[in-house]
Amino acid sequence: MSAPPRVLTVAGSDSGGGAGIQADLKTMLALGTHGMSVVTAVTAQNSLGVQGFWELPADAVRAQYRSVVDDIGVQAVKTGMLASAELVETVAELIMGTDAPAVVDPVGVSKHGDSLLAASALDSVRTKLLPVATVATPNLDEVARLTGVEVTSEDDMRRAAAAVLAYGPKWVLIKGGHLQGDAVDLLTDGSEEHVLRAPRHDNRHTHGTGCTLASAIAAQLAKGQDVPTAVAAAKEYVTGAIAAGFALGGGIGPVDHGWRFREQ
Ligand SMILES: Nc1ncnc2c1ncn2[C@@H]1O[C@H](COP(=O)(O)OP(=O)(O)O)[C@@H](O)[C@H]1O
Ligand SMILES: Cc1ncc(COP(=O)(O)OP(=O)(O)O)c(N)n1
Repeated sequence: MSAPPRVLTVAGSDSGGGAGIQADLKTMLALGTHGMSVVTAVTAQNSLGVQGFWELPADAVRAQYRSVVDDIGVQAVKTGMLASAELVETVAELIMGTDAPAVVDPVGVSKHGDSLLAASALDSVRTKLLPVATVATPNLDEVARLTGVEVTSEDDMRRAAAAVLAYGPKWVLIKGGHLQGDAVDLLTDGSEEHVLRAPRHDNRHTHGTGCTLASAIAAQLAKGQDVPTAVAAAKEYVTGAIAAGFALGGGIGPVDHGWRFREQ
């Protein structure tokens, strides 16, 4: 039997299983790909927030990446929590030497407001990581921190997209999950524009939305889809996962990465 497409996530571990590496691997499996991981940090995390995190040394990140890429090979890479300027720069350098599309989710703060990226790393994200991205997927808080553009409308999203593209990613997907009304995201490469619109699900169990969307895009790219097709398929997947999100613990539960299996 032939191997499924191979996708690598470079991200932090979420002990609660809703976001980070755990969300990424579940998403990659659900979309028919073989997920692999480079752990950048370990968080103690649950439905109530992030109780602590421990960053791995840059050498450990580099060694994991080389182990996977040099033997198994990858058809797409996704990045998530990178914690520090040193890890951001290490990962950017590794991606630059890899012949595969890269989805960069510039994770800054968790849904509960816990910081997952040092403020001192923002400049490295702008000047080292965004330039090697095939698709960057900032949410509205991340866009504001990276570019200073505050988004409250679809038109603001266009201005924010232009500001992110100026750092060099091929495509940017501005995620409008934090706005009111329909869940509207804007995808552009500076010449084409795609507005992705889905009904907003009134479900508080949305832990892991951003990780899930970025991993789904990477999985679809690994299958050989072009960026607009991959993003549209990923949006459909995350929308279903949000609709099926379930309560766990005493706070915000996870989106359901396995919603398509449970439909049958
Ligand atoms: N309540 C919701 N209903 C439907 N889609 C949503 C909802 N919340 C977020 N989304 C979608 O989930 C994806 C992730 O967006 P967002 O939650 O903004 O990311 P992040 O987790 O990085 O903050 C986007 O496609 C966004 O439009
Ligand atoms: C380890 C880890 N990585 C990333 C996040 C943020 O994930 P996201 O998908 O943006 O989900 P929320 O935190 O917004 O629910 C995380 N929490 N942990």
